[in-house]
Amino acid sequence: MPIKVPDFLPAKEILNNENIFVMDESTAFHQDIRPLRIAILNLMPTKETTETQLLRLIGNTPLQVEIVLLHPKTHTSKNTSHEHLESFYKTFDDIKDQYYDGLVITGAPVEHLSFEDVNYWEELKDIMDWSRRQVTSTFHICWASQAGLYHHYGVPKYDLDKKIFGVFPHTTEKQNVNLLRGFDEMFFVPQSRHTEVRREDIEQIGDLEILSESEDSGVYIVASKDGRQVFVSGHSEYDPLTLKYEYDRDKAKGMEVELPKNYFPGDNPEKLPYSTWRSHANLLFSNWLNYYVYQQTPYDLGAGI
Ligand SMILES: CC(=O)SCCNC(=O)CCNC(=O)[C@H](O)C(C)(C)COP(=O)(O)OP(=O)(O)OC[C@H]1O[C@@H](n2cnc3c(N)ncnc32)[C@H](O)[C@@H]1OP(=O)(O)O
Ligand SMILES: N[C@@H](CCO)C(=O)O
Repeated sequence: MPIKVPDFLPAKEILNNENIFVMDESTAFHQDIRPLRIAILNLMPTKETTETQLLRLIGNTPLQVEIVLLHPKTHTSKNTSHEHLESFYKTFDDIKDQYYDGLVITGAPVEHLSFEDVNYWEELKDIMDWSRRQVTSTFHICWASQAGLYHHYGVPKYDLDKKIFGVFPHTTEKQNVNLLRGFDEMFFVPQSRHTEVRREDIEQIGDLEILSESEDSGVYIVASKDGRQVFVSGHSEYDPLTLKYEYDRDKAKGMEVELPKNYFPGDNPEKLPYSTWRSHANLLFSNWLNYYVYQQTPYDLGAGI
């Protein structure tokens, strides 16, 4: 939430220079308040887990938020029951005439496929095109960040020799960026991917900025300069045990899988890991909701985007 101060208070400039959000009285007076409308396009097979993880972060705000959960209608879900989808989910067709303040598109375990071989790719392209017209800001996670960078900007994804798997130190790349407000200079984020996007490809696109990266796991946060699209390669939303679940799952399948890095105490998979990224996750989502959604979105949604 911004600090509200009199219009000409000298502290205002000092705080502004420190990237502290200060709102002058005249702006505050003209702000109308209504609940934010956020859609979550859930592409994960483990939909209930992901819903919980995202709602935990999106709920950590003084703002009222109305959520609509979406699943792709062109994909028949194996791992989520029809009843669950019927009860709690809508499809793009149900909402495409509406406007939203924010959209979150989750990761998906389809990295081994080319984008065009993902069975809901055409539908996803329509949703991403719609988001440019009818959503104030869209937050893309992991595979969705690769899909969004490819669809909107032609940035390719590359296979990695070895899965990036673990909890890695990340740093910020830019000063005075609203999405990074309050971030530590170094912070931890879970990464779990077989593919990557590359700095040199993103640097070719004038509309994009790399905001955060990691020496170990590469590009982390990319955003369009107008803040309407945010692409995040890691899984800050993961629970403390999610990487353990993925590790145990792949071992049980007989796959060769390395221990997730910087995760199990003493690298001993018998010991329970603890999270080192939760405060970062909360800050990332609350900064996005506040600065990229709430402060930008028009009161009369349909009239202004
Ligand atoms: C890079 C990232 O974004 S990371 C995020 C992805 N990570 C995760 O999803 C972690 C959780 N997932 C899992 O643990 C596993 O996918 C499981 C255990 C749920 C299922 O694994 P498996 O039995 O090996 O595969 P299964 O044949 O059920 O298909 C898995 C999923 O792949 C996706 N998928 C596979 N092929 C396609 C395709 N051609 N088009 C679209 N989606 C596909 C689907 O989402 C499918 O699950 P769903 O039908 O329930 O949506
Ligand atoms: N996080 C994913 C990577 C595969 O897309 C998993 O291991 O399930």
